[in-house]
Amino acid sequence: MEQAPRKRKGAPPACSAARSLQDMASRKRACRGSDPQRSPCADAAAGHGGAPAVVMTAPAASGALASAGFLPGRGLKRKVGCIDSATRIGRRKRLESEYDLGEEIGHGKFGSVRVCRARAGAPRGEDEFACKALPKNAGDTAHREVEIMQHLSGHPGVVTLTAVFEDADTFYLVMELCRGGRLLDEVAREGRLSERRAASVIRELMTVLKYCHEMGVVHRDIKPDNVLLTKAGRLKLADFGLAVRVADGQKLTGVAGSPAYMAPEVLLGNYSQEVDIWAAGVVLHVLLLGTLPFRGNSVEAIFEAIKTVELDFHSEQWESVSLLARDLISKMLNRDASSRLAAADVLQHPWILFYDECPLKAEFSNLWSTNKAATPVIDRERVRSCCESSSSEPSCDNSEEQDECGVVDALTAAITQVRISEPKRSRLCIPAPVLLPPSRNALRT
Ligand SMILES: Nc1ncnc2c1ncn2[C@@H]1O[C@H](COP(=O)(O)OP(=O)(O)OP(=O)(O)O)[C@@H](O)[C@H]1O
Repeated sequence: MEQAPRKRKGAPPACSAARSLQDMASRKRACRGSDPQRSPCADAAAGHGGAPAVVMTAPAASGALASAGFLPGRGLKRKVGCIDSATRIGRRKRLESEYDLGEEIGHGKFGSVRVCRARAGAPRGEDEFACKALPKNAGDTAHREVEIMQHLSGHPGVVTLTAVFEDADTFYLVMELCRGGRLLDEVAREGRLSERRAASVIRELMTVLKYCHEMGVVHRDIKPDNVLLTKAGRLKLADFGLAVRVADGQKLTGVAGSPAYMAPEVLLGNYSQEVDIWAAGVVLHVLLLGTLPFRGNSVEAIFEAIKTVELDFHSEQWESVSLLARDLISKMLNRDASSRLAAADVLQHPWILFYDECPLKAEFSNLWSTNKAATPVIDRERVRSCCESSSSEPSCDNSEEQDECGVVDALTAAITQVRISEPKRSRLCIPAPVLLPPSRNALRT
């Protein structure tokens, strides 16, 4: 369970599951004129599944956005943590008058997701959207999800929330439609992804997680099911139903997430944003090997594996995976949360830089993929001529200082930094679907 609620003098009452949009709108008005960084809804975000709330704060949105390189624009004014006018709210009747609800495109623990098409003449009626129905009796999930999606809106890696409607039993979240499906579907289709594709996915995931963490949000349910893709293949983080806002240094205590992706410290009930990096490390393992690193035929067995299994990076299954990728996974799946890489560190890891830096990475990639464990032979003249011919690439400016677009640096750093520890104990677990006891409603499968 989360920490016990702390009472704030003069604070609005905590959000309740039965709260309507009108209640939330009046709370939003109450927010205006008060400290814009405080959020009554954020109080509810600390708990889940009806758990007691904790007072939560978040860093100044505009500052974090500015530091993330976003210009002030649409949606910034609503970063006060309450439903704001930029996200339209209304009754279900209005939903039906503005949108045609179409086919179901997804189904989650709490409800279904359908395509909805704006009717002619409706505001923003030029496009299709996804409409997620969330029952009001699902605890504070809907309020938390709406509040956090608004708090994060404006980042290209976060699904944009357009409108929220309600009837007596259900909230309807109208959001940006991700036509490329889920990352999970891509993995199911491909089996394993190429290192290039996996690096691109992890880079985009880390960019959005870095933003979430700067905004004081821990997602807590990072997994391939919750990573959606646009038609163009860009990544969008979705499903903020378990996300919470934390202040600097604040620890969470409630066990929440999907068992196979949970960090060991979640099981100990003392954790923060580092859990998202662990989960992303599990995702990277799945992308490169097509299997989960910590498996078992029951939730307890999975938890035991998370606490004890040492990955054997020298075993046969890793042979086709580069040393750099193994190095990154080992640092993301570090059981010591305080030494685990942060999102910004992952973005600077040589494996990510290698696939990100400049067009000639393709040359090295081909060369390297023939023998992943070998030190790449670098033809410096070839690198230079490649850089000179790619004038459209801003990171290749031909200067001596920028020598070889940083790729040689990245590789050199990579080669010297790789430290794969000797194989330790490993345990074989049988992968099996996991059924959770109904009482553990904060867990996801
Ligand atoms: N914006 C969207 N665009 C396209 N498809 C979506 C969108 N949002 C959700 N989906 C689809 O609906 C499914 C369920 O959505 P979501 O994960 O948000 O619901 P949930 O009830 O919170 O699910 P879970 O039980 O996985 O936590 C997703 O896996 C995805 O396939």
